[in-house]
Amino acid sequence: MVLSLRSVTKRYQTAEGPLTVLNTVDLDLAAGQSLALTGESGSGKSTLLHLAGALDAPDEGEVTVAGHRLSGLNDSSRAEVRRTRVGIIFQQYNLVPSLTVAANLSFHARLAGRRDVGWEKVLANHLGLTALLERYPEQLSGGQQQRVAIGRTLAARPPLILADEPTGNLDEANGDTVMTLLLDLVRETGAALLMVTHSARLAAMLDRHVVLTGGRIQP
Ligand SMILES: Nc1ncnc2c1ncn2[C@@H]1O[C@H](COP(=O)(O)OP(=O)(O)OP(=O)(O)O)[C@@H](O)[C@H]1O
Repeated sequence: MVLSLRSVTKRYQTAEGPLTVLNTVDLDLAAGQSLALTGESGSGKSTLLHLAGALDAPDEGEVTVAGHRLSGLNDSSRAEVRRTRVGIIFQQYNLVPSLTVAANLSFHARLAGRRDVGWEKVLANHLGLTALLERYPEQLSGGQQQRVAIGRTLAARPPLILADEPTGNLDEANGDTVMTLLLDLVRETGAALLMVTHSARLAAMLDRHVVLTGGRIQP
């Protein structure tokens, strides 16, 4: 399994007292599989994604990413897992504004110590970015920026890709194009994809679909 959650419980302290957002959640995601996670606003989708991406830790239970049990790692080892094993695609693209498209594309692969210029060219070509490589993010449309963000994530070949509403800022046609490109590339690399979405239509494009409700996963 590329990602396993075992009896994961996550609580937040709020003014009204402790709030249990995830309640003994179990989840498995294998290499080459894509999984859509939906649920009402506030159901804990982003919380679960943050735990899977080693950005936060559960109160109870165990998260394992690419064979690494996160609770057994110190902060720097956990950061290492995050840098080399996980790619995260956000709704807001999060490109580095001072870097060209080409430099943005290689940014994460460089950090992960896994630069592959040939693969970056393949990605740029596949994502329709070849003519845009010397531009800066502010000179791109939203759809183009998200294609750069997808390329930047895949350039490092992470075994686990997490996506939080990756097409949430795009119109439907652009969003579908970006989603198709993402799914093609995920299949090509054999990565596992966990994607949060509000759209049942987009969720249906993935291999599996689960719903988070009342702190638990429903098939
Ligand atoms: N740092 C925090 N402190 C206290 N409560 C929090 C914190 N982060 C999130 N919450 C609460 O936990 C619950 C789950 O939040 P989360 O962002 O995971 O939901 P979500 O399903 O991603 O929502 P949305 O679809 O609106 O993005 C919400 O009730 C939220 O208010």
